[in-house]
Amino acid sequence: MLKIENASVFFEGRGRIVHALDRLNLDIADGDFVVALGTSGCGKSTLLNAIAGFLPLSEGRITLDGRAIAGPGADRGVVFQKDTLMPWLDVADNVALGLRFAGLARKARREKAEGLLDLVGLRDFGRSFPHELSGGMRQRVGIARALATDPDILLMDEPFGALDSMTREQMQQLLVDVWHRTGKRIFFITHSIEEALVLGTHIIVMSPRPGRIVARYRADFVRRLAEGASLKEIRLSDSFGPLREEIRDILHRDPEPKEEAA
Ligand SMILES: Nc1ncnc2c1ncn2[C@@H]1O[C@H](COP(=O)(O)OP(=O)(O)OP(=O)(O)O)[C@@H](O)[C@H]1O
Repeated sequence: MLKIENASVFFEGRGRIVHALDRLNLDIADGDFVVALGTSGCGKSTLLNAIAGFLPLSEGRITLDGRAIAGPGADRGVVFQKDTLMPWLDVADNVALGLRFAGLARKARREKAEGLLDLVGLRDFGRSFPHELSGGMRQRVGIARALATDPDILLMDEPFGALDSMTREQMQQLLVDVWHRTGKRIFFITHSIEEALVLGTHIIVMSPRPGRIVARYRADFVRRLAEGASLKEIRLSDSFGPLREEIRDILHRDPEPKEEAA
């Protein structure tokens, strides 16, 4: 279980304090796919960065299967919106980067990378270089790389935000397959209500100043997708529209925050 208990983060600067997270509680169990939704500035990335160990909490604690999180670790794989691939390494070496740091021999690294590239639909691209790939393909490499160290959870900060809508749908389907086949826990950030609904087993809606969870939902659309339903069938199913509108109403109740002047 990933347990977030009373997590608060305050940022101080230029004479003011931003309450980015306020006593937030969240459990992410094995197999959960938790999607965080919320307007800009509500603390989604702060929460993800705290789980990743990139940022310390001001108060509270986060534990992963009983271990306190005190910094980054190979037990958490991270994927960002902007790919962070090394341009001078080929795709397989990019995927295997974490394994190199873990001391695995080159042959074993390449083998593991090939298996992961197969999982994300890039079987024949191990020897290509990042600049030869499309944006969607680079995000696939990022997902394979995040999985390479066999992490206990995948943390994804708007990974499909920069992709065109067709590629985005393909990536959603791919991620559902990866989730279904690996059984990994996932924490995923998005601005898109539809994306949250099709992907999440759990959806949390956050609001800013201070950053809090204002609504929590469970959804089973992702399981139906994993079992072969199409995105179109999901979107047209009876319960999808009303839930989407309910969440939209909550988000509109909390309009985009204005940056306060210093
Ligand atoms: N390093 C920092 N120093 C000062 N303030 C920060 C810092 N990082 C984030 N903040 C502030 O904390 C609040 C939450 O930011 P965060 O990036 O977590 O929001 P978000 O929900 O991820 O937004 P977006 O959807 O735009 O990425 C914002 O008001 C932001 O300005």
